[in-house]
Amino acid sequence: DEETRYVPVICVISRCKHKDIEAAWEALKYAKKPRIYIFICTSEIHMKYKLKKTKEEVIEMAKSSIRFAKKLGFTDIQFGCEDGGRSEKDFLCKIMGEAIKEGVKTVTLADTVGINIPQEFGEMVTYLKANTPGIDDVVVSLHCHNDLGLATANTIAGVRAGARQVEVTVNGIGERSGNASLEEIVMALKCRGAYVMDGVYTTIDTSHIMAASRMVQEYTGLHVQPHKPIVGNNCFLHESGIHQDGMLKYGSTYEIFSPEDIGVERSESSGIVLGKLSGRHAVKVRLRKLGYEITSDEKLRDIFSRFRELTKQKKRITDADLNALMVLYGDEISSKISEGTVLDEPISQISSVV
Ligand SMILES: CC(=O)SCCNC(=O)CCNC(=O)[C@H](O)C(C)(C)COP(=O)(O)OP(=O)(O)OC[C@H]1O[C@@H](n2cnc3c(N)ncnc32)[C@H](O)[C@@H]1OP(=O)(O)O
Ligand SMILES: CSCCC(=O)C(=O)O
Repeated sequence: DEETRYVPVICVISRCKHKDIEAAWEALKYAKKPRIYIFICTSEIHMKYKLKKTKEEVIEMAKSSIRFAKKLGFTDIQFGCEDGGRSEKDFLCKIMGEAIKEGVKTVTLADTVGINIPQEFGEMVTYLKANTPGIDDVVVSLHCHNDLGLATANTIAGVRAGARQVEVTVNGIGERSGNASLEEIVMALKCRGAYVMDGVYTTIDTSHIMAASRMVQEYTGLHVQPHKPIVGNNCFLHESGIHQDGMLKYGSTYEIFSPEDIGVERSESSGIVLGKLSGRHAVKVRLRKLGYEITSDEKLRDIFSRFRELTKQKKRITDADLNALMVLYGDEISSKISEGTVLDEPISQISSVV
């Protein structure tokens, strides 16, 4: 980056095969900060059925590959244990220790099949850190898949146990159910790092998160569900009356970070979506924004019961619906138009990315 002088590490993943390592070197030899990420599987099931190798052979493949990478010119080498989550802990310590002896700077524990649960995964990291020779001199990295929906939780558990690199993807895209999502981890660190993770933080500018997410959705055609944490369309919408009331009274009652934190402008309706779950308070406030001041409780009760009737016919009640409802109720709408009141807005959703 010309402005900040930041130089990213460009990393190529490689099997323990000379032709892969050579291809990685060809691809990276002119990079300013090249890294190779050599991996091999370490679980019984993968070693026996996929690789058809013994433990000793696997260790030897790892060592000779690291040596070969160094010979080609790599100085920044990462070593990863594929299916680490189903591997014997002591074997992980042994192979990682051997890799560290060969000069790798980063070691990865991968829950390749997304089978671990957070406490278990955190304990594995603790065990590796306590029992792997030389591990204090390298960075422990994590690579979690989401088959049980636990990729983010496992990654956070690993960070709490001392890992300091995370392998994540924008929107959590990845093989099968995907990987730990970048935006979830980054925002978890931002919101809780100082309190429950020994002050761990990232230097990522979170205001680019939504734009990055949208870009990846567009390019990959993989669109996130509305309730996807952090970047889903519903993340800053409030549909239930009790929540709406709280939000109208104080913005942080039901939001742990603001849309602006991830680069989104708050919608004109402040995320309040009117529908059958709304209560009196939200309806009254919206009407006030439209220019209708409801002063008596009786009038509000009356209007609210008409509003409720309308929600039986329509899921979302728009400003146009509210205006129509007020016309039917007897108010004069033409004066509102001349006053320039906003009459309608699109169905509430995150309005724009800044
Ligand atoms: C951990 C991960 O899976 S990260 C994701 C890796 N990326 C991809 O798989 C996507 C891109 N993949 C490809 O282009 C191809 O699969 C290639 C180029 C990597 C390999 O292609 P091919 O040589 O045709 O092999 P194929 O993919 O069918 O099978 C994989 C072979 O690699 C072996 N292998 C798998 N992991 C390793 C490893 N870490 N080290 C050494 N060999 C390995 C398998 O045992 C199998 O070997 P075999 O042919 O002796 O049975
Ligand atoms: C540590 S192996 C490489 C990471 C990976 O792609 C996986 O295990 O799923």
